[in-house]
Amino acid sequence: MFYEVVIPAAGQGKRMKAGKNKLFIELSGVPIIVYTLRVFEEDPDCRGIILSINPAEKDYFNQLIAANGLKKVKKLVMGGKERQQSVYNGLQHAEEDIVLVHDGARPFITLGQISELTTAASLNGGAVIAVPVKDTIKKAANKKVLETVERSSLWAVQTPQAFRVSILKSAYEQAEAEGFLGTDDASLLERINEQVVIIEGNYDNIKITTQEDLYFAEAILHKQQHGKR
Ligand SMILES: Nc1ccn([C@@H]2O[C@H](COP(=O)(O)OP(=O)(O)OP(=O)(O)O)[C@@H](O)[C@H]2O)c(=O)n1
Ligand SMILES: C[C@](O)(CO)[C@H](O)COP(=O)(O)O
Repeated sequence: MFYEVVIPAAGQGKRMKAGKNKLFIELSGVPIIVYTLRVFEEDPDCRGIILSINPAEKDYFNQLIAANGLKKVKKLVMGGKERQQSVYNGLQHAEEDIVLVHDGARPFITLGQISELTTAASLNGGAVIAVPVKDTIKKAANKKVLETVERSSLWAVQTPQAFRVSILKSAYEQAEAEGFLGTDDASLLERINEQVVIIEGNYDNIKITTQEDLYFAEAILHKQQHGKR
């Protein structure tokens, strides 16, 4: 199933405390964002990559794209203050029937998971990669526990998230019109009662967010490059 992917890459990496866009941090000498882009560059079903970036980083992104032969990057667009705005700006340039949204900070997605996701999106409208929650989750106010959430129905949702482009565009337009800000893209479909289904992924598909994630990332990279640990 052919698709295009919007990759938000315009964050500041505040939680990483790296003093720069965390996507430029190198794992074994290669910037995180290059690992992410390579997955889609190498996927024959990917028809194009739309990258949302901080305009101040445009020259660096162009250098990375040229140095790594990333020919599928069809558009660099301006990121926004929030992830949702960065995605929205990228979405304006999506032309394929199926569009994926994938965090630049998740370099370990696999082609097999992408293929399952795009098929599910074409059948249902929206599909997300997720894994069962392992910890017990509690709701609290001012660190006073209010309730323990039943774990059997909880999923930790990742990206890519895949959609029929027409549905995603209308969900984004409605959210923008109503000033709704979600933490992921599928929530914009859920709020307008569009179907979203889960494709079970794996725990390697981490979002590199804080310093600790860099240790996990090095281990996952080693596993991917050399087999089991
Ligand atoms: N305004 C924003 C915020 C985030 N992102 C991107 O969305 C993905 C997921 O966001 P997150 O992990 O939160 O990245 P940051 O916003 O950079 O991290 P932080 O919240 O710690 O600053 C990342 O690839 C990030 O570059 C983006 O394009 N535009
Ligand atoms: C979209 C996402 O990766 C799904 O888990 C997550 O919500 C992004 O959150 P962030 O705070 O913008 O990194």
